Amino acid sequence: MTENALPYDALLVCSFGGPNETDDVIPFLRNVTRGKGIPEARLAEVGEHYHHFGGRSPINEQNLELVAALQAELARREITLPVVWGNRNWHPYTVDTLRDAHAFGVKRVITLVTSAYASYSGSRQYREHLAAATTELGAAAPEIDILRPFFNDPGFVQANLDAIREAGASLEGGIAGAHIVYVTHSIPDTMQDASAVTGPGYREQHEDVRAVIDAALAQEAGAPLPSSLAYCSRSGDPRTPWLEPDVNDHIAELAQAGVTKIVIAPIGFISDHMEVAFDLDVEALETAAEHGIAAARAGTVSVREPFIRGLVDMILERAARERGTEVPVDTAGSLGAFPDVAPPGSCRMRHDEVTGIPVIAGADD
Ligand SMILES: CC1=C(CCC(=O)O)c2cc3nc(cc4[nH]c(cc5[nH]c(cc1n2)c(C)c5CCC(=O)O)c(CCC(=O)O)c4C)C(CCC(=O)O)=C3C
Ligand SMILES: [Fe+2]
Repeated sequence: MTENALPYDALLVCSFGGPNETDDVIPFLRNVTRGKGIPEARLAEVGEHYHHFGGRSPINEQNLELVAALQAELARREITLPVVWGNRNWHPYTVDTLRDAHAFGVKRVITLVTSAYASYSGSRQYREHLAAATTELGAAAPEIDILRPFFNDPGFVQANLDAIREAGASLEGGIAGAHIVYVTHSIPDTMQDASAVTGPGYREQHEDVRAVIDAALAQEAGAPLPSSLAYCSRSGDPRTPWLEPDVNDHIAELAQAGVTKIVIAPIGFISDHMEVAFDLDVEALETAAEHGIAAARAGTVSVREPFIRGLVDMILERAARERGTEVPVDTAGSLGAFPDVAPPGSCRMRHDEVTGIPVIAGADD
């Protein structure tokens, strides 16, 4: 059977966006933090992270590489599906991309949101964003669907496992004796609770990925490796509880407990954007060095072959379901596939919050 992506006539890669040069940094940060109550001091601090890299986030180039890799995989499989790219917080903005796509005749879009795990920040906020873009465009908007969260896609998990194995091999004596520190973006406890209302929560999604990778590593090593899940990049009011432990505190605790080598595995991120490039490669690696721990940072899934192949498989499966064909869905771990359409009330900012902000590809509140 030849593969095809109908009823979709374009793939939208929808991402966060980031500054390209010094003058972009403050306007970008204002876009990101509008209405979020993030203290000025935190903004200045995060601005410094960007200035440390010449005012430029690596995220835009990484998204262009992702687009190119998806195009290449689609072409290899002889599937006609143009790939376009739009962001929430910086150029090219999603609304502009969608307007152009529609002008070129695109009627129905499948969207890949570049966050693997479901939470307000990684999913509902994108659904709100896409609904707002659709409203703004009116009759000039294509119909938009969104791919389900892909954290437990076997390709994503495999690509993370490969990267961790490679990082482990780069340590003196190899991965044997290393502690695996899985890392993801921290979120407020209230956002965590809200993520768990209609299905497994943000933390539980990561714990499931960790369990699968731990099991694979244990099988290869002949014995389990110790591991843990830690968090980076917390912001907001310091009095507000966010998911812990912070990766730096955790590394210090591991040193106290006698750990001498670690692999830092950023399973929460798909590319080496600022959270990885600064919060892990500058801060966390420095913390490890200060405590005499040998550390290797595993790569993100980036454009690794199993990841890209898995994404294209997911897109074709979704397209088939939209055509009315039941197709088998393969997932890693114990949680199963998330629904194509997010259930009512899923992934709010807080579990007690009903904002009435419209969303697409999810039932409205
Ligand atoms: C879960 C999650 C992901 C998903 C993981 C993923 O998709 O990879 C993610 C991605 C990203 N977050 C990013 C940047 C920022 N996030 C901020 C703020 C926040 N993030 C949060 C959570 C997440 N964020 C939260 C709960 C806040 C607090 C305010 C709010 O509720 O929104 C702020 C404001 C300053 C600060 O507070 O740090 C910035 C600048 C970039 C771009 C990086 C680059 O430029 O390379 C990316 C990909
Ligand atoms: Fe963020």
